[in-house]
Amino acid sequence: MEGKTGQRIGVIARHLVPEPSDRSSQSVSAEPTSSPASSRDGQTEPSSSYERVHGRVPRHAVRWRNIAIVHKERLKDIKYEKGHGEGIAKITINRPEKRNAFRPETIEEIMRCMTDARDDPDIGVIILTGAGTQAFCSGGDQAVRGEGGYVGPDRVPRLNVLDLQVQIRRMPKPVIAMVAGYAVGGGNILQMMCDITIAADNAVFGQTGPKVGSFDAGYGSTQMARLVGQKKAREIWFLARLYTAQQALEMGLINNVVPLDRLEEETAVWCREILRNSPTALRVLKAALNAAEDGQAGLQELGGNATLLFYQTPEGNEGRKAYLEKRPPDFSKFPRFP
Ligand SMILES: CC(C)(COP(=O)(O)OP(=O)(O)OC[C@H]1O[C@@H](n2cnc3c(N)ncnc32)[C@H](O)[C@@H]1OP(=O)(O)O)[C@@H](O)C(=O)NCCC(=O)NCCSC(=O)c1cc(O)c2ccccc2c1O
Repeated sequence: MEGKTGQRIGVIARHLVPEPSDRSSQSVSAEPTSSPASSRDGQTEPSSSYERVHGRVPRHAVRWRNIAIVHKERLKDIKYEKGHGEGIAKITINRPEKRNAFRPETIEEIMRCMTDARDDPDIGVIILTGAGTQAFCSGGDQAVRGEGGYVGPDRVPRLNVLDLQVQIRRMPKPVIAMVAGYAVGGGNILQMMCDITIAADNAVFGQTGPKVGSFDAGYGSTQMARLVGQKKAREIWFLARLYTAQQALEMGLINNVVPLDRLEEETAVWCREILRNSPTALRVLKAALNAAEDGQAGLQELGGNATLLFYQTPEGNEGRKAYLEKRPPDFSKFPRFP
Protein backbone atom coordinates (compact mmCIF):
# COMPACT_ATOMS: atom_id res chain seq x y z
CA MET A 1 0.00 0.00 0.00
CA GLU A 2 1.25 3.46 -0.89
CA GLY A 3 0.97 6.56 1.30
CA LYS A 4 0.90 10.12 -0.07
CA THR A 5 4.68 10.31 -0.14
CA GLY A 6 4.97 7.03 -2.01
CA GLN A 7 6.19 5.22 1.10
CA ARG A 8 4.36 2.17 2.37
CA ILE A 9 2.23 3.17 5.31
CA GLY A 10 4.00 0.70 7.58
CA VAL A 11 7.29 2.39 6.76
CA ILE A 12 5.86 5.77 7.78
CA ALA A 13 5.22 4.55 11.28
CA ARG A 14 7.85 1.87 11.70
CA HIS A 15 10.95 4.02 12.05
CA LEU A 16 9.56 5.94 15.00
CA VAL A 17 9.46 3.25 17.67
CA PRO A 18 10.71 -0.29 18.10
CA GLU A 19 8.52 -2.91 16.44
CA PRO A 20 6.12 -4.83 18.66
CA SER A 21 7.51 -8.27 19.28
CA ASP A 22 6.82 -11.36 21.33
CA ARG A 23 9.50 -10.35 23.81
CA SER A 24 8.85 -9.31 27.39
CA SER A 25 10.61 -6.01 28.02
CA GLN A 26 12.33 -4.98 31.20
CA SER A 27 10.53 -1.64 31.48
CA VAL A 28 7.39 -3.21 32.79
CA SER A 29 5.18 -2.03 35.58
CA ALA A 30 3.26 -5.16 36.45
CA GLU A 31 1.73 -3.86 39.63
CA PRO A 32 0.14 -6.22 42.10
CA THR A 33 -3.51 -6.05 41.24
CA SER A 34 -5.24 -6.89 44.45
CA SER A 35 -2.81 -6.55 47.32
CA PRO A 36 0.60 -5.03 47.96
CA ALA A 37 1.97 -8.38 49.11
CA SER A 38 2.88 -10.77 46.30
CA SER A 39 4.11 -14.31 46.70
CA ARG A 40 6.63 -15.91 44.33
CA ASP A 41 4.01 -17.59 42.14
CA GLY A 42 2.47 -14.21 41.41
CA GLN A 43 -0.50 -14.90 43.69
CA THR A 44 -1.31 -12.06 46.02
CA GLU A 45 -1.49 -12.82 49.73
CA PRO A 46 -4.67 -11.93 51.60
CA SER A 47 -3.87 -8.73 53.45
CA SER A 48 -7.14 -6.94 54.09
CA SER A 49 -10.27 -7.94 55.94
CA TYR A 50 -12.08 -7.69 52.60
CA GLU A 51 -9.75 -10.30 51.10
CA ARG A 52 -10.06 -12.50 54.17
CA VAL A 53 -13.83 -12.53 53.66
CA HIS A 54 -13.93 -12.77 49.88
CA GLY A 55 -10.68 -14.55 49.08
CA ARG A 56 -8.04 -13.63 46.58
CA VAL A 57 -8.97 -12.68 43.06
CA PRO A 58 -8.33 -15.86 41.03
CA ARG A 59 -5.60 -15.71 38.39
CA HIS A 60 -6.44 -18.85 36.44
CA ALA A 61 -6.95 -18.66 32.68
CA VAL A 62 -10.46 -17.91 31.52
CA ARG A 63 -12.05 -20.90 29.74
CA TRP A 64 -13.59 -19.30 26.66
CA ARG A 65 -16.71 -20.49 24.86
CA ASN A 66 -16.79 -19.41 21.24
CA ILE A 67 -19.96 -17.88 19.83
CA ALA A 68 -19.88 -18.04 16.05
CA ILE A 69 -23.36 -16.75 15.25
CA VAL A 70 -24.80 -13.59 16.79
CA HIS A 71 -28.28 -12.31 16.01
CA LYS A 72 -28.61 -15.07 13.39
CA GLU A 73 -25.54 -13.96 11.43
CA ARG A 74 -22.14 -15.66 11.36
CA LEU A 75 -19.15 -13.59 12.43
CA LYS A 76 -16.38 -13.25 9.84
CA ASP A 77 -14.03 -10.46 10.91
CA ILE A 78 -14.14 -10.94 14.64
CA LYS A 79 -14.22 -13.62 17.33
CA TYR A 80 -16.76 -13.46 20.14
CA GLU A 81 -16.32 -15.45 23.32
CA LYS A 82 -17.81 -15.70 26.78
CA GLY A 83 -16.00 -17.01 29.86
CA HIS A 84 -17.25 -20.31 31.31
CA GLY A 85 -18.85 -19.50 34.66
CA GLU A 86 -17.60 -15.91 34.60
CA GLY A 87 -19.31 -12.69 33.58
CA ILE A 88 -16.69 -11.80 30.99
CA ALA A 89 -17.26 -11.40 27.23
CA LYS A 90 -14.35 -10.99 24.82
CA ILE A 91 -14.53 -9.41 21.37
CA THR A 92 -11.43 -9.96 19.22
CA ILE A 93 -10.80 -8.19 15.93
CA ASN A 94 -9.55 -11.08 13.84
CA ARG A 95 -7.70 -9.65 10.83
CA PRO A 96 -4.10 -10.08 12.02
CA GLU A 97 -2.78 -10.11 8.43
CA LYS A 98 -3.96 -6.47 8.23
CA ARG A 99 -2.78 -5.61 11.75
CA ASN A 100 -6.48 -5.85 12.70
CA ALA A 101 -7.49 -2.88 10.56
CA PHE A 102 -11.26 -2.54 10.50
CA ARG A 103 -13.64 -2.30 7.57
CA PRO A 104 -17.37 -1.48 7.83
CA GLU A 105 -18.27 -5.17 8.29
CA THR A 106 -15.80 -5.47 11.18
CA ILE A 107 -17.42 -2.56 12.97
CA GLU A 108 -20.93 -3.85 12.31
CA GLU A 109 -19.96 -7.22 13.82
CA ILE A 110 -18.34 -5.64 16.89
CA MET A 111 -21.46 -3.54 17.46
CA ARG A 112 -23.66 -6.63 17.16
CA CYS A 113 -21.60 -8.44 19.81
CA MET A 114 -21.51 -5.36 22.05
CA THR A 115 -25.31 -5.33 21.92
CA ASP A 116 -25.43 -9.04 22.76
CA ALA A 117 -23.06 -8.53 25.72
CA ARG A 118 -25.05 -5.53 26.94
CA ASP A 119 -28.30 -7.52 26.85
CA ASP A 120 -26.85 -10.67 28.48
CA PRO A 121 -27.55 -10.46 32.24
CA ASP A 122 -24.71 -12.91 32.91
CA ILE A 123 -22.12 -10.56 31.40
CA GLY A 124 -20.71 -7.80 33.59
CA VAL A 125 -17.58 -6.74 31.75
CA ILE A 126 -16.47 -6.76 28.10
CA ILE A 127 -12.92 -7.10 26.78
CA LEU A 128 -12.09 -5.59 23.37
CA THR A 129 -8.87 -6.86 21.83
CA GLY A 130 -7.06 -7.81 18.62
CA ALA A 131 -5.92 -11.21 17.37
CA GLY A 132 -2.24 -12.07 17.71
CA THR A 133 0.53 -10.09 19.36
CA GLN A 134 1.36 -7.64 16.57
CA ALA A 135 -1.63 -5.34 16.79
CA PHE A 136 -4.69 -4.40 18.80
CA CYS A 137 -6.01 -2.47 15.79
CA SER A 138 -4.38 -0.32 13.09
CA GLY A 139 -7.48 1.79 12.40
CA GLY A 140 -9.53 1.97 9.25
CA ASP A 141 -8.61 -0.42 6.42
CA GLN A 142 -7.08 1.96 3.90
CA ALA A 143 -7.63 -0.54 1.10
CA VAL A 144 -11.41 -0.06 1.32
CA ARG A 145 -11.37 3.67 1.97
CA GLY A 146 -13.40 5.46 -0.67
CA GLU A 147 -14.09 9.14 -1.18
CA GLY A 148 -16.85 9.37 1.43
CA GLY A 149 -15.73 6.80 3.97
CA TYR A 150 -14.91 3.11 4.22
CA VAL A 151 -16.81 0.94 1.76
CA GLY A 152 -18.29 -2.50 2.50
CA PRO A 153 -20.24 -5.01 0.40
CA ASP A 154 -23.26 -2.67 0.22
CA ARG A 155 -21.03 -0.05 -1.46
CA VAL A 156 -22.19 2.64 1.02
CA PRO A 157 -19.23 4.73 2.25
CA ARG A 158 -19.28 4.72 6.04
CA LEU A 159 -17.46 6.03 9.09
CA ASN A 160 -19.37 3.61 11.29
CA VAL A 161 -16.53 3.37 13.79
CA LEU A 162 -17.99 6.62 15.12
CA ASP A 163 -21.17 4.70 16.03
CA LEU A 164 -19.06 2.10 17.82
CA GLN A 165 -17.26 4.82 19.78
CA VAL A 166 -20.63 6.08 21.01
CA GLN A 167 -21.79 2.54 21.79
CA ILE A 168 -18.73 1.91 23.98
CA ARG A 169 -19.24 5.26 25.70
CA ARG A 170 -22.87 4.46 26.49
CA MET A 171 -22.33 0.79 27.36
CA PRO A 172 -23.72 0.33 30.90
CA LYS A 173 -21.03 -2.27 31.66
CA PRO A 174 -17.28 -1.61 31.81
CA VAL A 175 -15.37 -2.15 28.55
CA ILE A 176 -11.68 -3.06 28.91
CA ALA A 177 -9.22 -2.68 26.03
CA MET A 178 -6.59 -5.42 26.08
CA VAL A 179 -3.78 -4.14 23.87
CA ALA A 180 -0.83 -6.03 22.42
CA GLY A 181 1.17 -4.44 19.60
CA TYR A 182 -0.03 -1.47 17.58
CA ALA A 183 -3.03 0.60 18.65
CA VAL A 184 -2.82 3.31 16.02
CA GLY A 185 -5.17 5.59 14.12
CA GLY A 186 -8.77 4.57 14.72
CA GLY A 187 -7.38 1.68 16.81
CA ASN A 188 -5.91 4.06 19.35
CA ILE A 189 -9.21 5.93 19.45
CA LEU A 190 -11.06 2.69 20.19
CA GLN A 191 -8.79 1.92 23.13
CA MET A 192 -9.28 5.50 24.37
CA MET A 193 -13.05 5.04 24.29
CA CYS A 194 -12.81 1.95 26.49
CA ASP A 195 -13.17 2.52 30.23
CA ILE A 196 -9.85 0.90 31.09
CA THR A 197 -6.85 -0.13 28.99
CA ILE A 198 -4.38 -2.86 29.94
CA ALA A 199 -1.41 -2.93 27.58
CA ALA A 200 1.33 -5.45 26.97
CA ASP A 201 4.89 -4.17 27.13
CA ASN A 202 5.11 -4.45 23.32
CA ALA A 203 2.18 -2.08 22.75
CA VAL A 204 2.61 1.00 20.56
CA PHE A 205 0.17 3.91 20.50
CA GLY A 206 -0.37 6.88 18.24
CA GLN A 207 -2.34 8.65 15.55
CA THR A 208 -1.39 8.20 11.91
CA GLY A 209 -4.31 10.13 10.41
CA PRO A 210 -2.45 13.28 9.38
CA LYS A 211 0.06 11.08 7.50
CA VAL A 212 -2.65 9.25 5.53
CA GLY A 213 -5.05 12.15 5.00
CA SER A 214 -7.47 11.53 7.83
CA PHE A 215 -8.45 12.89 11.22
CA ASP A 216 -11.01 12.29 13.94
CA ALA A 217 -12.19 15.66 15.17
CA GLY A 218 -14.75 14.11 17.52
CA TYR A 219 -13.92 11.86 20.45
CA GLY A 220 -10.61 11.02 18.76
CA SER A 221 -9.29 14.50 19.53
CA THR A 222 -11.38 15.70 22.45
CA GLN A 223 -11.28 12.50 24.47
CA MET A 224 -7.55 12.37 23.92
CA ALA A 225 -7.14 15.91 25.29
CA ARG A 226 -9.18 14.92 28.33
CA LEU A 227 -6.95 11.94 28.95
CA VAL A 228 -3.51 13.41 28.30
CA GLY A 229 -4.06 17.18 28.36
CA GLN A 230 -4.24 19.74 25.57
CA LYS A 231 -0.52 20.16 24.88
CA LYS A 232 0.19 16.44 24.66
CA ALA A 233 -2.90 15.80 22.53
CA ARG A 234 -1.73 18.44 20.05
CA GLU A 235 1.71 16.83 19.97
CA ILE A 236 0.25 13.37 19.35
CA TRP A 237 -2.00 14.56 16.51
CA PHE A 238 0.23 17.21 14.90
CA LEU A 239 3.43 15.15 14.83
CA ALA A 240 1.75 11.74 14.44
CA ARG A 241 4.56 10.02 16.34
CA LEU A 242 4.21 6.64 17.98
CA TYR A 243 4.68 6.00 21.70
CA THR A 244 5.69 2.99 23.77
CA ALA A 245 3.38 1.44 26.32
CA GLN A 246 5.44 2.94 29.13
CA GLN A 247 5.16 6.43 27.59
CA ALA A 248 1.42 5.93 27.12
CA LEU A 249 1.09 4.94 30.78
CA GLU A 250 3.03 7.98 31.93
CA MET A 251 0.87 10.37 29.88
CA GLY A 252 -2.41 8.86 31.18
CA LEU A 253 -3.46 7.28 27.88
CA ILE A 254 -3.74 3.79 29.44
CA ASN A 255 -4.08 2.21 32.88
CA ASN A 256 -1.44 -0.50 33.18
CA VAL A 257 1.48 -2.18 31.39
CA VAL A 258 2.17 -5.88 31.90
CA PRO A 259 4.44 -8.44 30.26
CA LEU A 260 3.03 -9.65 26.97
CA ASP A 261 2.82 -13.26 28.15
CA ARG A 262 0.69 -12.16 31.13
CA LEU A 263 -1.61 -9.78 29.28
CA GLU A 264 -4.75 -11.90 29.37
CA GLU A 265 -4.07 -13.18 32.89
CA GLU A 266 -3.78 -9.63 34.26
CA THR A 267 -6.78 -8.44 32.27
CA ALA A 268 -8.84 -11.31 33.68
CA VAL A 269 -7.80 -10.32 37.22
CA TRP A 270 -8.95 -6.73 36.60
CA CYS A 271 -12.24 -8.06 35.18
CA ARG A 272 -12.78 -10.35 38.17
CA GLU A 273 -12.10 -7.52 40.61
CA ILE A 274 -14.62 -5.37 38.77
CA LEU A 275 -17.15 -8.21 38.74
CA ARG A 276 -17.01 -8.44 42.56
CA ASN A 277 -18.39 -4.92 42.80
CA SER A 278 -21.95 -3.67 42.64
CA PRO A 279 -23.14 -3.57 38.99
CA THR A 280 -25.46 -0.66 39.75
CA ALA A 281 -22.65 1.32 41.36
CA LEU A 282 -20.46 0.71 38.30
CA ARG A 283 -23.12 1.65 35.78
CA VAL A 284 -24.15 4.85 37.60
CA LEU A 285 -20.50 5.83 38.14
CA LYS A 286 -19.79 5.39 34.42
CA ALA A 287 -22.86 7.44 33.56
CA ALA A 288 -21.80 10.14 36.04
CA LEU A 289 -18.23 10.30 34.72
CA ASN A 290 -19.66 10.56 31.19
CA ALA A 291 -22.24 13.16 32.24
CA ALA A 292 -19.56 15.48 33.56
CA GLU A 293 -18.23 15.71 29.99
CA ASP A 294 -21.05 14.81 27.62
CA GLY A 295 -23.49 17.68 28.18
CA GLN A 296 -27.16 16.95 27.54
CA ALA A 297 -26.42 13.47 26.14
CA GLY A 298 -24.56 12.64 29.36
CA LEU A 299 -27.43 13.89 31.49
CA GLN A 300 -29.84 11.78 29.47
CA GLU A 301 -27.72 8.71 30.22
CA LEU A 302 -27.47 9.52 33.94
CA GLY A 303 -31.18 10.39 34.04
CA GLY A 304 -32.03 7.01 32.50
CA ASN A 305 -30.22 5.35 35.37
CA ALA A 306 -32.23 7.38 37.90
CA THR A 307 -35.45 6.20 36.21
CA LEU A 308 -34.23 2.60 36.15
CA LEU A 309 -33.64 2.75 39.91
CA PHE A 310 -36.93 4.58 40.58
CA TYR A 311 -38.88 1.88 38.71
CA GLN A 312 -37.57 -0.60 41.28
CA THR A 313 -39.06 1.31 44.24
CA PRO A 314 -42.53 0.98 45.84
CA GLU A 315 -43.07 4.68 45.12
CA GLY A 316 -42.46 4.26 41.39
CA ASN A 317 -44.64 1.16 41.32
CA GLU A 318 -47.50 2.87 43.16
CA GLY A 319 -47.95 5.23 40.20
CA ARG A 320 -48.00 2.38 37.69
CA LYS A 321 -50.33 0.19 39.75
CA ALA A 322 -52.77 3.06 40.41
CA TYR A 323 -52.97 3.77 36.68
CA LEU A 324 -53.66 0.13 35.83
CA GLU A 325 -56.19 -0.17 38.69
CA LYS A 326 -57.91 3.03 37.50
CA ARG A 327 -57.58 4.77 40.91
CA PRO A 328 -55.73 7.89 42.08
CA PRO A 329 -52.16 7.14 43.21
CA ASP A 330 -51.45 7.39 46.95
CA PHE A 331 -47.99 8.88 47.29
CA SER A 332 -48.70 10.09 50.87
CA LYS A 333 -46.89 7.14 52.47
CA PHE A 334 -43.60 7.94 50.77
CA PRO A 335 -41.14 10.16 52.63
CA ARG A 336 -40.16 13.60 51.43
CA PHE A 337 -36.52 13.36 52.46
CA PRO A 338 -34.91 16.63 53.56
C1 LIG B 1 0.21 -0.53 12.07
C2 LIG B 1 1.55 -0.43 11.37
C3 LIG B 1 2.42 0.59 12.10
C4 LIG B 1 2.20 -1.82 11.45
O1 LIG B 1 3.45 -1.82 10.78
P1 LIG B 1 4.16 -3.24 10.48
O2 LIG B 1 5.46 -2.93 9.86
O3 LIG B 1 4.13 -4.09 11.68
O4 LIG B 1 3.20 -3.96 9.45
P2 LIG B 1 2.91 -3.58 7.92
O5 LIG B 1 2.87 -2.15 7.71
O6 LIG B 1 3.84 -4.39 7.09
O7 LIG B 1 1.44 -4.14 7.82
C5 LIG B 1 1.16 -5.54 7.65
C6 LIG B 1 0.06 -5.64 6.62
O8 LIG B 1 -1.09 -5.03 7.16
C7 LIG B 1 -1.55 -4.01 6.28
N1 LIG B 1 -2.14 -2.94 7.06
C8 LIG B 1 -1.74 -2.48 8.24
N2 LIG B 1 -2.52 -1.48 8.66
C9 LIG B 1 -3.43 -1.29 7.69
C10 LIG B 1 -4.52 -0.39 7.53
N3 LIG B 1 -4.86 0.51 8.49
N4 LIG B 1 -5.25 -0.49 6.41
C11 LIG B 1 -4.96 -1.41 5.48
N5 LIG B 1 -3.94 -2.30 5.57
C12 LIG B 1 -3.19 -2.22 6.66
C13 LIG B 1 -0.31 -3.57 5.55
O9 LIG B 1 -0.64 -2.94 4.34
C14 LIG B 1 0.40 -4.91 5.35
O10 LIG B 1 -0.22 -5.61 4.30
P3 LIG B 1 0.67 -6.21 3.11
O11 LIG B 1 -0.33 -6.87 2.20
O12 LIG B 1 1.40 -5.09 2.51
O13 LIG B 1 1.57 -7.20 3.78
C15 LIG B 1 1.40 -0.04 9.93
O14 LIG B 1 0.83 -1.12 9.22
C16 LIG B 1 0.61 1.19 9.72
O15 LIG B 1 1.08 2.28 9.93
N6 LIG B 1 -0.63 0.99 9.25
C17 LIG B 1 -1.51 2.07 8.85
C18 LIG B 1 -2.13 2.78 10.04
C19 LIG B 1 -3.11 3.82 9.54
O16 LIG B 1 -2.73 4.77 8.91
N7 LIG B 1 -4.39 3.63 9.85
C20 LIG B 1 -5.47 4.45 9.40
C21 LIG B 1 -5.60 5.77 10.19
S1 LIG B 1 -7.05 6.65 9.81
C22 LIG B 1 -8.24 5.82 10.74
O17 LIG B 1 -7.97 4.80 11.30
C23 LIG B 1 -9.61 6.36 10.84
C24 LIG B 1 -10.65 5.48 10.75
C25 LIG B 1 -11.94 5.91 10.83
O18 LIG B 1 -12.94 5.03 10.66
C26 LIG B 1 -12.25 7.25 11.05
C27 LIG B 1 -13.55 7.71 11.20
C28 LIG B 1 -13.80 9.02 11.38
C29 LIG B 1 -12.79 9.94 11.42
C30 LIG B 1 -11.48 9.50 11.32
C31 LIG B 1 -11.19 8.16 11.14
C32 LIG B 1 -9.87 7.68 11.04
O19 LIG B 1 -8.85 8.56 11.11
